Amino acid sequence: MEVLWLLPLLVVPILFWTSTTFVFYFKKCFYVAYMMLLAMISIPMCIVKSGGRDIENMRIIRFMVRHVKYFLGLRFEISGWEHLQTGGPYVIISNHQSSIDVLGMMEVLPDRCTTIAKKELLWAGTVGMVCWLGGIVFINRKKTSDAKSVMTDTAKIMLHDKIRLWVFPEGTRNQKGDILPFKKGAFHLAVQAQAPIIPIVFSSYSNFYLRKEKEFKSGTITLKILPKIETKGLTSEDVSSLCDRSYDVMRSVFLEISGQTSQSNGPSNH
Ligand SMILES: CCCCCCCCCCCCCC(=O)SCCNC(=O)CCNC(=O)[C@H](O)C(C)(C)COP(=O)(O)OP(=O)(O)OC[C@H]1O[C@@H](n2cnc3c(N)ncnc32)[C@H](O)[C@@H]1OP(=O)(O)O
Ligand SMILES: CCCCCCCC/C=C\CCCCCCCC(=O)OC[C@@H](O)COP(=O)(O)O
Repeated sequence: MEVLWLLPLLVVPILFWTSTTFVFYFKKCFYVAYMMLLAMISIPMCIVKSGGRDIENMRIIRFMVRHVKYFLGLRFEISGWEHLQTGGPYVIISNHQSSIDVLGMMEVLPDRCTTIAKKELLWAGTVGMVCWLGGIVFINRKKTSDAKSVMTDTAKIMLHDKIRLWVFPEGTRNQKGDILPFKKGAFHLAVQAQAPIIPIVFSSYSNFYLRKEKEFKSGTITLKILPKIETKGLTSEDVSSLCDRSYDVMRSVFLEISGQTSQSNGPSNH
């Protein structure tokens, strides 16, 4: 009789085995809940180590997040490490498909590097709090002038405090199998700080993560770190061409590592 109590315990493995939709929701809920938990553990660690908001806390966050990929069945294949072996400040730009990008980001995140995020993330419970402790710069995307001035201030801080910044120049997540046209903030920032840009491309998640079809399988993500693009001597006049150049390089690499042809009709940046 007592063994009947075990039956509900079998439901989860059976659903795992039979329903891809169940796996999808299970993995997504697990991801959010587990990141919340990791953030909760990280908060006191950050406070003890640095006493408050400090970019050095990104080391703790990076360390805490690195194993999450195993639970989700994800693998990273990373190339181009040599391009990150550069001293001083720089701006990393990468494409943005999902919140899972955080896992790839933490695989390669250099020391003294933080990121720019939408201010709504600040309200994401413990995750928001740990982002604040890690020195993440929050911008209000609905108020462009505010966002621009925050980014201009950030360029100064970058030079003064010798920090690196990771920006998602698409400005939003996108899973259209292509890269959205870039916004200009990251490029203004790099030119204002006269710091090089290092592009990093994530391959398409469409072979394992399908939002519409509700599938979240195991998979491998290719991360390609590209050679730096210098901005020394450039002015705000050059921002548009710098932005277009970066977009073209990243889009062709994205299509190449995602197994698509470069002739596909994606959004144009022009
Ligand atoms: C343990 C638990 C751990 C948890 C993990 C934590 C990790 C968390 C990771 C979190 C990851 C979270 C990830 C996230 O949250 S991603 C979302 C947030 N990030 C971004 O949005 C970044 C990218 N956005 C931009 O760059 C935009 O440009 C902004 C927002 C700044 C403006 O937007 P807008 O839509 O308006 O764009 P526009 O580019 O067409 O610009 C319009 C005009 O302004 C000019 N302009 C632009 N900028 C500057 C400037 N600085 N100085 C002078 N001028 C400037 C520009 O040239 C243009 O003029 P013109 O050229 O047409 O004449
Ligand atoms: C109690 C509050 C509950 C809030 C729940 C949200 C918590 C999120 C928790 C765990 C996920 C961990 C990774 C967090 C960082 C990912 C941030 C992210 O990817 O933001 C999206 C933003 O780039 C673009 O947003 P839009 O596509 O423009 O929108």
